[in-house]
Amino acid sequence: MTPETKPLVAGNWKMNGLRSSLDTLKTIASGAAALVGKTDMLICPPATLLREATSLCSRTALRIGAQDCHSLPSGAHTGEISAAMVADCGATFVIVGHSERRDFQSETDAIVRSKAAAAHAARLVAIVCIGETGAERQSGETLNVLKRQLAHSVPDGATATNTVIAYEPVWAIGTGLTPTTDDIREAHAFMRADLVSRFPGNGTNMRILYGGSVKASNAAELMAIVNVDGALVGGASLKADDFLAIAGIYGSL
Ligand SMILES: O=C[C@H](O)COP(=O)(O)O
Repeated sequence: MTPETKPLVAGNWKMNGLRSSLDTLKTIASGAAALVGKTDMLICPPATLLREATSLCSRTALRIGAQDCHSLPSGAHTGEISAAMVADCGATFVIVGHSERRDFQSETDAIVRSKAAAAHAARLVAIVCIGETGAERQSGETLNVLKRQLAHSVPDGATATNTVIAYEPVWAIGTGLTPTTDDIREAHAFMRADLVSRFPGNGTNMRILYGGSVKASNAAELMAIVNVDGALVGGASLKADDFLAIAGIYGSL
């Protein structure tokens, strides 16, 4: 089984976590040992914890990623971190284009695409987030939005090894709401067909995660959907027991 054909359960801690949270990370890393070969596990802590997190997890199966990177390798960009800096910390993944950054930092598809390309240049796996807003869903635009975001946010150099797609309906993030299983099936099938057509030889195995109010109580139902290759988990990744319960469900299917 190649890495890309195993599920990936990723936790995004967002702007949460002090050094005291490293205890949570240790617990998750211990639990990851039982899931080796069944599911890949990743935590993306805030940048302030990246280096300590990678040191702590270096001999474990838990992978560590960043939540964002700049598109340039270095320069006068106060407050930013480059993909090379993320890699230098020992991290192996980076999330780009999360809807909170598209919204609050006005990140466009073009910016997201350049960040993903920078991640690839630094030998990081880019988790490219896409997803429709509530208004776009209401107006029947979901698939058009996904098509546009895939076309313009995913660089031409994407492969099944260096890229993961995360479908996160914006209206489902942190709300407790999720699309119906039929809606998720339709969206993931649409994305799969798009990726297969654009990236022959890679699109079939490029992992497509679902994110938005994933918790232990809905993980089995979500993971059973064809073309759902894992989860991007926000709130439920902040508690080790909750995150391990979700990963355990993905690893058992
Ligand atoms: O990156 C994670 C997503 O934004 C999902 O967050 P959530 O699980 O708290 O809804």
